[in-house]
Amino acid sequence: MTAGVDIDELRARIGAIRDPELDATLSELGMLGDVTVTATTVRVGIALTTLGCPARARFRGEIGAIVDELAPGRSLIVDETELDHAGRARAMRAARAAAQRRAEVPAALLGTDVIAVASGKGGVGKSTVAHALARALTHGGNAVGLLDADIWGFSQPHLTERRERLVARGTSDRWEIEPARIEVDDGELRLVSMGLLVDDADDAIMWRGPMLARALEHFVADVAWGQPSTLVVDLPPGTGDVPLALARLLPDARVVVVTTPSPLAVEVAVRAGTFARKANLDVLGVIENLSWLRCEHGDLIRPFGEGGGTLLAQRLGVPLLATLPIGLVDDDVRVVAETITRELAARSDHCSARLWAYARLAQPQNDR
Ligand SMILES: Nc1ncnc2c1ncn2[C@@H]1O[C@H](COP(=O)(O)OP(=O)(O)OP(=O)(O)O)[C@@H](O)[C@H]1O
Repeated sequence: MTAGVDIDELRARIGAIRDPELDATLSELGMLGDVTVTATTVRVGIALTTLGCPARARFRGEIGAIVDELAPGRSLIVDETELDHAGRARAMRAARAAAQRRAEVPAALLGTDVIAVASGKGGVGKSTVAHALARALTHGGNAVGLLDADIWGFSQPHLTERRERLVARGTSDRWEIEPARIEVDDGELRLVSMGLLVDDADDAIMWRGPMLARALEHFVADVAWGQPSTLVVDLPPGTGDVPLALARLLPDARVVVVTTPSPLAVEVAVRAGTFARKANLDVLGVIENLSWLRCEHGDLIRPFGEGGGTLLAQRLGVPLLATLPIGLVDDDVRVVAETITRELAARSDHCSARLWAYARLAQPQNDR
């Protein structure tokens, strides 16, 4: 007992708070630090996965309620820090295990690089870039998944010139959607889009909030993706339920933010980047689209202004991965795909290598 408070009970109760996403307690996750009590205060240390952790306010609220009950009349001070490397790896393992328990993420996708293409607003060429990037990543004979998460603003069917309806196979308790398979040189694109499921674009426009998130869950969990080398996700523009759902389902997804050269468009693009970070997603870099074109004399013209990509990259503290021309061709994007592959390799540190190995072990033998 300290200052009339049973510290052990206080610790046990706080340690039993569950992280809803990781589906484990603060104690199990090694997130609970020191708990100290004085006559007027209770001080609790917690180590978060990141300081932008979305569950932060919820933890504070639950700790506050426990303190009010077991140490009434004292003010609560929460010292927040970030988990160390090992702690983060433990949290990520818990996230994967929780996702697998919910059977949302097929084991095959757990070892796959996921690149989500985001933008602040529509019309900047996000879908065009996502499509070109997925195509470029097939180079060398790879199978690349292309998940059109722009549920009601889908443009991938148009970009791939596919019109067929996707079919679902399986039994009443386990069915899977067959993605459209598109041959690209020596590789293959596997595309899933709402545009290949609904008869009329207006059918999907009614979808909002939880329905959008559910659609993404189906697109991740109930598609026969096989074992793609990379999954490219074309996110809807802006911030909202779909990027949040993506962060929950595929917490290792890396985000690329597409913007135009106009510095005026930067503010809204920054919001998309910071939103992704708040959802614990790693922002890999910025791609500036519609940047330039070469006139008949060989000079570069920049009809949409310049500097937007550099400014956005500075604001987000990430590299500018590419400036793509107006009328982009496969070769322009192949270079970006190589840059991204290098960035991914540079970031695949000890922690993700272990997670990858873990995911492989969790996979049934015949899927490897
Ligand atoms: N680099 C480019 N060169 C020429 N045209 C481009 C380029 N990038 C995009 N476009 C064209 O700009 C238009 C908008 O592109 P796109 O649909 O990819 O944008 P978006 O940001 O995904 O928009 P939305 O989210 O509203 O679908 C399309 O007509 C596309 O063909």
